[in-house]
Amino acid sequence: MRIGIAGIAGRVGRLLVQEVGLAGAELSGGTVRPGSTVRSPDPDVFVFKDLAALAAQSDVVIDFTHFDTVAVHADTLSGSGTSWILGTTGLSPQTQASVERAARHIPIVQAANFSPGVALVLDLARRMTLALPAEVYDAEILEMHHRQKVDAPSGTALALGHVVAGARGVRLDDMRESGRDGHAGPRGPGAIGFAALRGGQIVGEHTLIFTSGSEQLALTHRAFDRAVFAAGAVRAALWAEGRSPGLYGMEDVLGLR
Ligand SMILES: NC(=O)C1=CN([C@@H]2O[C@H](COP(=O)(O)OP(=O)(O)OC[C@H]3O[C@@H](n4cnc5c(N)ncnc54)[C@H](OP(=O)(O)O)[C@@H]3O)[C@@H](O)[C@H]2O)C=CC1
Ligand SMILES: O=C(O)C1=N[C@H](C(=O)O)C[C@H](O)C1
Repeated sequence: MRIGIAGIAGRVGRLLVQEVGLAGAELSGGTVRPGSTVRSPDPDVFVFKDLAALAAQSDVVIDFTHFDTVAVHADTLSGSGTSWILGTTGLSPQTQASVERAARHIPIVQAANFSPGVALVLDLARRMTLALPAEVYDAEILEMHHRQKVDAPSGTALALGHVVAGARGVRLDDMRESGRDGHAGPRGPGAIGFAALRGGQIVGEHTLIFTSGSEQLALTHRAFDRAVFAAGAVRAALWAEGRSPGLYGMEDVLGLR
């Protein structure tokens, strides 16, 4: 299997080069941001002029880039028929719709977090929510990341929010309370709250907290090394080979669904 890496010079992209090698797959090359003077992290790995050129030489493209690139990548990869492993977060609803349209033509594995531990946390979050009634337990989600992160709340925090909302039978958009500041008023009944902290080189931490008048439960995941995301994405790439077009998640790759 030939794997291409969009964003090969990025924090996750560089680690993907190693993980593709460890998996024994063929690395077809990568892309960097158009106009960037940054070179490939490995002199033996070719940087193509654009995603279409990379896709033509790849069976699957793993993509950890920037939310502004995703709609164009959706068109390019659905046009070339190349499978897509999409880790980029911070997508607008319109951009997410472009991913869903592309999934009619190609297999896509999309996950806000490719760590196997987070896939399990999402499953546990659903079970916790079902056991803890919204009228009694307030749900809050806390995430902490490195100072360079450009989207908030993180994709994983939003995924946790969607799980809580889904298990409660409500829409996250109707219940979301983010970035309380100033005269914010009391929390709304059934609200799902978000807090995003940034600093230093924190790889990624997420905690879902349920608090009642008399007790508190918390479910935490901490990533210590970005290699966990890169290894999960390569695992998803190998899994995607030969799949029918569709939008899949890490729960499919791990057999949790
Ligand atoms: N799903 C998951 O498990 C994880 C998801 N992420 C997400 O992945 C994304 C990348 O994260 P991270 O690696 O930390 O970020 P980085 O900024 O380190 O890497 C992104 C790379 O993509 C490059 N880039 C930007 N636009 C393009 C383009 N059009 N074509 C090719 N390359 C491009 C950037 O170049 P330049 O610097 O020149 O702009 C940069 O080198 C983020 O959205 C992040 O939230 C991160 C970790 C885990
Ligand atoms: O930008 C990051 O670094 C990360 N982004 C993902 C997210 O937004 O959830 C996953 C991980 O937490 C690291």
